[in-house]
Amino acid sequence: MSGAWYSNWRHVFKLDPEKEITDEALDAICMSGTDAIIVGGSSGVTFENTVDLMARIRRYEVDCALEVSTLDGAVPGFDGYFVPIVLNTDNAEWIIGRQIEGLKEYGTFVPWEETASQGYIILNSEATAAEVTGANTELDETSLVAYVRMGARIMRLPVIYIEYSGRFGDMALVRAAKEAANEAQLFYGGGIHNAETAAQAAEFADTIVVGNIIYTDLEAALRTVEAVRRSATA
Ligand SMILES: CC(C)=CCC/C(C)=C/CC/C(C)=C/CC/C(C)=C/CC/C(C)=C/CC/C(C)=C/CC/C(C)=C/COP(=O)(O)OP(=O)(O)O
Ligand SMILES: O=P(O)(O)OC[C@@H](O)CO
Ligand SMILES: [Mg+2]
Repeated sequence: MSGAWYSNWRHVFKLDPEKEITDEALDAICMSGTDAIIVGGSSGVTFENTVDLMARIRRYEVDCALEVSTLDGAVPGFDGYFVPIVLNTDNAEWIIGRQIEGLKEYGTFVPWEETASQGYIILNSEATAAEVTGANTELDETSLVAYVRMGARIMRLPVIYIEYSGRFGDMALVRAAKEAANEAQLFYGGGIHNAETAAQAAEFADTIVVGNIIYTDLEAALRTVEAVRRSATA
């Protein structure tokens, strides 16, 4: 892994600007010992709801990055920025189209040292991101490895993100992705809903991302932090 600003992240919570979160729940998330908060969502992300969430997280010391998924939601003031590129779609709009529009609009303001691209490989056909981007989610191991090599070796993206948003994924595929990722940092997200699934994903991915469970079972979400700490020392 590189010495990038996110390179020591093992556990991350992803907060969705479109969803409501109480001050108490946000306090618990920010004080949980997680390595960072990513702000991001695949629908309903606006300047207003992103600024609002950023300002609330900013009261805490935890690192906070924005995953830029809409042009409206590109908000200054985060510690870092991720620019998603969907690798397993045939629709160029999600590979370079939106990103070029973003660069035309914000190119001069981008803090390049704190900005990194993410090569998304979306594997849950029911995830909003898969529907929006028309991702080819049915990949066998050979195809997945080809996509990982495309992102990590040919395009030299610093992050490969195996995305199962909403469903816990096939850990054999995550293991294969890690083996093919070379110097890219492997993010895994999707369906981590307790300590066990957190530990399983952390066995293969460099960084695990915990999202939806925050909004349905906060205590379970918080237990994923300790699970990753334990797996690091085991
Ligand atoms: C002004 C300023 C400081 C700018 C800095 C920001 C910056 C670095 C700008 C650079 C310009 C630029 C290149 C912008 C990119 C703009 C853009 C719109 C890119 C497209 C991104 C993309 C491919 C989106 C598709 C959807 C996707 C992959 C989203 C990623 C996040 C994600 C999957 C969240 C999960 O969503 P969720 O809602 O939780 O999903 P479920 O419903 O399934 O739970
Ligand atoms: O919401 P979940 O299923 O935890 O997935 C986390 C993250 O990968 C979503 O982009
Ligand atoms: Mg979500």
